[in-house]
Amino acid sequence: MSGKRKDYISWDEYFMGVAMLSGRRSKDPSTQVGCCIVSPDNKILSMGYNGLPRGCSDDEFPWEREGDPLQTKYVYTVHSELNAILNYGGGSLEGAKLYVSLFPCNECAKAIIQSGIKEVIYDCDKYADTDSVLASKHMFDSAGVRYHQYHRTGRKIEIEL
Ligand SMILES: Nc1ccn([C@H]2C[C@H](O)[C@@H](COP(=O)(O)O)O2)c(=O)n1
Ligand SMILES: [Zn+2]
Repeated sequence: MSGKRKDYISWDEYFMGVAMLSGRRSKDPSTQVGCCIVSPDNKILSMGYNGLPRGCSDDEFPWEREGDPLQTKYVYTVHSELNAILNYGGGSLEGAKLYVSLFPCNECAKAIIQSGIKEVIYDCDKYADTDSVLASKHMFDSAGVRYHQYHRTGRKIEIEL
């Protein structure tokens, strides 16, 4: 035998990879977000992506970004982070880590803090200048939730489905 494999993926690649794969389930035409919640000892606890609440049809509700607010996706969509928190059926998320492909908005930040998650690892921060994300960072700083950007490794993984 020649010893163990050397090119296995790291924990961060694994969990961010799972978050990104979850985002591929999103029907949002402009921004697909995925999330993966992990225990302190690196067990996957939950996953989520941005989509409509259960029972609300992807084909009947709007996906527009602009116009009459009631005809936009913003008032209906459940964000990936909230979905992942709500999807968790196991009790407490105290001390967990949350991997997400886009920095959390202020509403998700509140849910992250209240659920006991202590670390956020994000990929993209394209809305960094918005009041929502500035408020998230303010709340995370006050509440002691650490956050840092995922370091992309450039590794590409092809999966035949
Ligand atoms: N951290 C986030 C931020 C946004 N989302 C969702 C909400 C929308 O479905 C979409 C953003 O749409 P855009 O304004 O970029 O067209 O992403 C999320 O799930 N988590
Ligand atoms: Zn959100």
